[in-house]
Amino acid sequence: MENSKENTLSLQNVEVSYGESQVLWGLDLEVKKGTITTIMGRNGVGKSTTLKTIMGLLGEAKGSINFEGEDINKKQTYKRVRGGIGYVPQGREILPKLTVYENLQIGLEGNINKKAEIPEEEIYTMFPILKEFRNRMGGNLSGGQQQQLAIARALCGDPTLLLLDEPTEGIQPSIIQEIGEVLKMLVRDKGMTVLLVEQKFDFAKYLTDYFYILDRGRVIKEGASKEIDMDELRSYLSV
Ligand SMILES: Nc1ncnc2c1ncn2[C@@H]1O[C@H](COP(=O)(O)OP(=O)(O)OP(=O)(O)O)[C@@H](O)[C@H]1O
Repeated sequence: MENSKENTLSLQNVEVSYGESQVLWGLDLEVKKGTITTIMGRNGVGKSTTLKTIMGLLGEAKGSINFEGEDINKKQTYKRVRGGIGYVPQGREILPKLTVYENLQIGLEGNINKKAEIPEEEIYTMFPILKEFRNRMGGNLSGGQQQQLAIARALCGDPTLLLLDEPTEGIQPSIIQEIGEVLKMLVRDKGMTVLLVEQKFDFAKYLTDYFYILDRGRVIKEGASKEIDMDELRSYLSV
């Protein structure tokens, strides 16, 4: 497979194990610039492992990981972040004893343009609640507010590619919708590329340009939103 220029991210034949237990089995995945690509699949098929592998959190993987024309497989996580990959982990990982503002400052550490200031106005336009709670402890925010903070924190790094691991998990519908609008805006107005791991089918369908369905560490189905059979896709997800 050739790496085409329109692909921001390309994984080829990626294999990952936790100790003796192999989780990704020759995974191929491509993410086109300026699109939202979504990985779906049942619990435990390797979705989070895929995102962690892209971030380098599990060390070097077998196979190749190419980002914006460069092999990043051997790079440390912070270099991948500084290179333009933002990551919103499952469970959000907000620092509870730091304020909203201080949590955002952590995101600034990874800024690819070495920006010294949080783009507060931009962030608060996207997530007005964070302005109101600017000096509140992260731990005192609701799950949905923490999720917005986690996305905002990743955006402080000015990423060109944003990875999100189940951003709707355990969050109320009104905030899910706000998050969806922000992701759409980031792609439409800022040319960002998004790789999403998602379990909520309707949310995914609303946002996604291209789907990958994983099963036991392999892609079992893929296709553009416009072309893929949604009933078939749904059938892969139901238990
Ligand atoms: N740190 C770890 N050590 C050992 N095994 C792990 C570890 N993390 C995940 N696994 C196992 O690897 C497999 C894939 O896990 P992963 O979290 O990538 O799946 P997932 O598709 O994201 O699932 P979920 O939807 O439940 O988050 C599972 O069998 C899981 O138990």
